This record gives sequence, C-alpha cells and structure tokens, in this order.
Amino acid sequence: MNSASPLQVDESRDQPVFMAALLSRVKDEVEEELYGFTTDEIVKATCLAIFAAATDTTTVTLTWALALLVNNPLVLRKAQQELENHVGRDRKVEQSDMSNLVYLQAIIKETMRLYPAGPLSLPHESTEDCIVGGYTVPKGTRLLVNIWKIHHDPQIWTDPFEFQPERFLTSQKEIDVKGRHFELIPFGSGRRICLGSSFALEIVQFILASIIHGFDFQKQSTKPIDMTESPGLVNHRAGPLELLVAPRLLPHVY
Ligand code: HEM
Repeated sequence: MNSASPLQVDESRDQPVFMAALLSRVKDEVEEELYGFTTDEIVKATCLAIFAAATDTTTVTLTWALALLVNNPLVLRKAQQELENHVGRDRKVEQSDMSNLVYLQAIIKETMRLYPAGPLSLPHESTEDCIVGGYTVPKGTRLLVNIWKIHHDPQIWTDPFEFQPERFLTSQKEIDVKGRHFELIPFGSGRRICLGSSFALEIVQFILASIIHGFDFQKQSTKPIDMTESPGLVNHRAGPLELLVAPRLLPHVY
C-alpha cells in the first residue's frame, strides 16, 4: 500500500476521495494514537468494516421490499402510479426525483420496520459502571438491542405484522428512521448509530424506484411468497427470492 500517494480530488464534487482522505488522515496520526495498530491495519480494517456493514444490509432491505411488494400488488401498483406521475415512462428515474416519491419512502420505512437489516443491532459494551433507566449496568456488560421486537410491539404499532406503508403518511407520519424516534430504529440510535444511514436511504430508495419503474414483477405461483427470516446478525431471507420479471418501459429507455 502506498501511503505516500497524493490526496486525490474527485473533480466533479471538489472533495477528496475516500481512500486518499483515509490514507492521509491515518498517516498524520502519531503512533500511540493508533492503539498499537499499524497504519495499514487501520486502513484495511476501516475499509472491511464499511464493506461488511454496507453490502448485506442494503441488499437484504431491497430484497425484503421487493418480496413485500410482490405479495401486496395493490401497494406495488400505487408505487408505480406515483412513479408514473412524477417520472413518466419516457425516461429513467433520477436522483432528483427522490424527494417527490413520498409513497416509496413510506414503503422503505415500512420494510425496515418489518424486516430490520440488523435485527439485534450490533453488540455494545459498557466501559464504565452506569445506571440506565433505573437499572445498574456494571462495566463490561454486553448489550444487544432487540430492534426487531421494538418494531413489532403491538403497543406502538397497530397490526404490527401487516405491511401498511400508509401508516407513515397518516398516523405515524412524524416518525423517521434517523434515531430520533425510538420506536423505529433500523439504523440504531445515539453515538454509534449507523454511519451510512443517509447513504443507505438514498441508494435503497433510488434502486427500488429504478427497478419497480423499469420492470413488472410477478410470483412464480399463486401462493404468496414465503417470508421466513433466517436468524443471524443480518436479517436474510430463509430462501431465495425467485420472481418473473418483465420490462414496462419503451425499449429506448433501457
Ligand atoms: C439499509 C441499510 C443499513 C442498515 C439497516 C444499517 C443498520 C445498522 C445498524 C443497526 C448498525 C448498528 C448501530 C448500533 O451499534 O447501534 C449499523 C452500524 C454501522 N453501519 Fe450500517 N446499516 C445500513 C447500511 C450501511 C451502509 C451503506 C454503510 C456504509 C456505507 C454502513 C456503515 C455502518 C458502520 C461503519 C457501522 C458501525 C458504526 C459504529 O459502530 O460506530 N451501514 N448499521
């Protein structure tokens, strides 16, 4: 690894590119601030953490969203109608369309409520003795937050197991996923909240909009798609999602 490479700039954005910024930042740290690790180890571990945290979480969220939409064709039609109104059929979806797609945003929130990508968040450990909500938590206690359970709590959510994106346009309109409303925390909350949450929301919304705008999806049989989850750090589907796909735009748009 060439830690002496110049700080490259992405000219389209006039900002340093991530890898160059990381190399330059870590190189400037004095050794004792790297907790005994080398510069290369810090850079490699940071990249691995970001890849690991970013890839499965976004793909499972998209897969669950698609499965929910195919099992709920009226919701899918409504989302496609919204795309029809704001984008039409003569061009592809663009990033600038995203703010108009409020129903799609509600679909994504409802998907993350029902199938949070990290159902038990990540383990946290207390570094000091402390008292939280009246409970004494000794130093070194490991804590897992059961996000899945909170998202299905019948005291908070009516019909907690139903896919109802409309709730986020009506009764629960004010609730967002940014860690401020503790009833919906797919990205966690507080100082260790997911650092990719804004990026994740942008790409999940953009990809889902693009695929349901560009294609029609159907089940392979008349039975609903099996929505069994598999236990693990990331909330994968138990089985693959197999769908029939057909284009819905004019050929020149693809
Ligand atoms: C739908 C997509 C995603 C979901 C649902 C999600 C969810 C989460 C959750 C629940 C945590 C643990 C928060 C906590 O410890 O309290 C987390 C941590 C993290 N996420 Fe995400 N994530 C997503 C996408 C991404 C992306 C795209 C990136 C990077 C570009 C990313 C980077 C990270 C990192 C680095 C951490 C560790 C933060 C820390 O410990 O300080 N995530 N994420």
